[in-house]
Amino acid sequence: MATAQLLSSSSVLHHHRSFISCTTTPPIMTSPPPNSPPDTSDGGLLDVQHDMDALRRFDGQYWRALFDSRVGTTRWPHGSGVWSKKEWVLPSIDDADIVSAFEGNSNLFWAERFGNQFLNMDDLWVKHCGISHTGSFKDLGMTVLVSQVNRLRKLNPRSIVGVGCASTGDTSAALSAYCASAGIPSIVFLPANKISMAQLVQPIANGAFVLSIDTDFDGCMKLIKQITAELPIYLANSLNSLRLEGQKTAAIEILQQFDWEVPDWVIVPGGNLGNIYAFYKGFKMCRELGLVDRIPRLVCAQARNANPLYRYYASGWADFAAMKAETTFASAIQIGDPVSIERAVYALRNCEGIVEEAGEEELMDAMALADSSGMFVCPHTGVALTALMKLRRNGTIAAGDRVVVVSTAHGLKFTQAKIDYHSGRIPEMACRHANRPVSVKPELGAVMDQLSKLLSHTR
Ligand SMILES: Cc1ncc(COP(=O)(O)O)c(C=O)c1O
Ligand SMILES: N[C@@H](CCOP(=O)(O)O)C(=O)O
Repeated sequence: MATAQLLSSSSVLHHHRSFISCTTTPPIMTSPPPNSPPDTSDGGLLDVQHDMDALRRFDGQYWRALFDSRVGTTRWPHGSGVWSKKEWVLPSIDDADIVSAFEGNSNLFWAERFGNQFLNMDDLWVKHCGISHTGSFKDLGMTVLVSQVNRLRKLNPRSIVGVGCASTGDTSAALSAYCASAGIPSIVFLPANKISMAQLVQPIANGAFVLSIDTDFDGCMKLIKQITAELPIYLANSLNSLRLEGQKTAAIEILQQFDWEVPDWVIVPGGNLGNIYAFYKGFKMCRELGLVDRIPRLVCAQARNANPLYRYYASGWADFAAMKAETTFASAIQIGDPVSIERAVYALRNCEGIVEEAGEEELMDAMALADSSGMFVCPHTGVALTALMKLRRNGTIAAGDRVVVVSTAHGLKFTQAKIDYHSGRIPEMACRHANRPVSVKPELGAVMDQLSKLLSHTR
């Protein structure tokens, strides 16, 4: 019997009620040891708990072989990088209810030139989660959430009239695309003039009901929470733990892409802070189920203009204070009151994690350097690359370490930031790596002059 058939006929999958359940995440802890078990009594966010005993009936070798057997398939739904791990994500759902764009399976890029040239490293990798259906890692979680909504609406069409989110641009793009594909209404709350044009046009094109609100992301988040408490609109932000079940598969995929060898470090840009927890959860499941024997150290990287987690970390986890996030080129992480703060702290404390920050000039320079080595990354990836550069400089990350930088969105969503940088018109920024286009008359002589100048410099 094929492994997939064996699994789907096993009690592991059939008794889904005992397979996964929800508990709350641990509260912010100021003094207990980092390995304390989650406290479920604080009324915090729900978290999906898998029936690990049921999953343990199969050993690590079994799971590795099963997941590996699905790479590259077009078979529904296992062609998706998320649903190829279905047993660990949402085992109970019927394949027919799944809404998927075959997300995941994203490129783990060997950043050879960037690593060698700027960091004296030769084992640096960039996980391009932004090379995806809607251009960001949000697709990984949204396929799970929208599939579950699809299923619930089939059971009772009036239970959920639509799905809503607050967004800095990527969650809304993913939500509206997956909803449109399933014929489910979507409603998005966007902070007016704070997201890129490319991001704004995504939900518009996908037919979402778009509210542009004169506030910041945290203001939109507050409003959507109130609205979804009043109306039968399902909340799609990452405080909904289904999202994180999908997002955690990026961690599993990284291990798989390294033939189940564990990298030393994984660096993730953080805003609302669901993703850093999702990565931790994915790595931890792989260790607990015997696919690997350790987990990497995680680094969460924040923009200095929106750095509540960094400040908390710098205080030795003594004082958390939400803040008003200031404008940053890394606009998708302009978040001052992250909903998953407790989950993030829990994750970081349990993997010897680190939090770093990046100033505006640093993150833009890092983005430009990455692009100059052949990538085309978003400013959030610039934040993560800055964290890497700082940790290399201070010796925390060694030259020989294997490091994965998570690139969270496609650079094409943030072309205006790149245009501003390369035209050198950002106030108080040197734009050191700007590559300005040269205007020239349509005449052979004029073109020759320019090329002679260029060639004399390169000789
Ligand atoms: C491009 C991009 N990078 C990073 C993040 C941060 O992820 P999280 O909110 O899960 O911390 C977000 C969204 O917040 C994002 O859209
Ligand atoms: N960057 C996010 C912010 C919301 O994050 P979420 O993961 O909680 O939905 C966005 O693109 O909206």
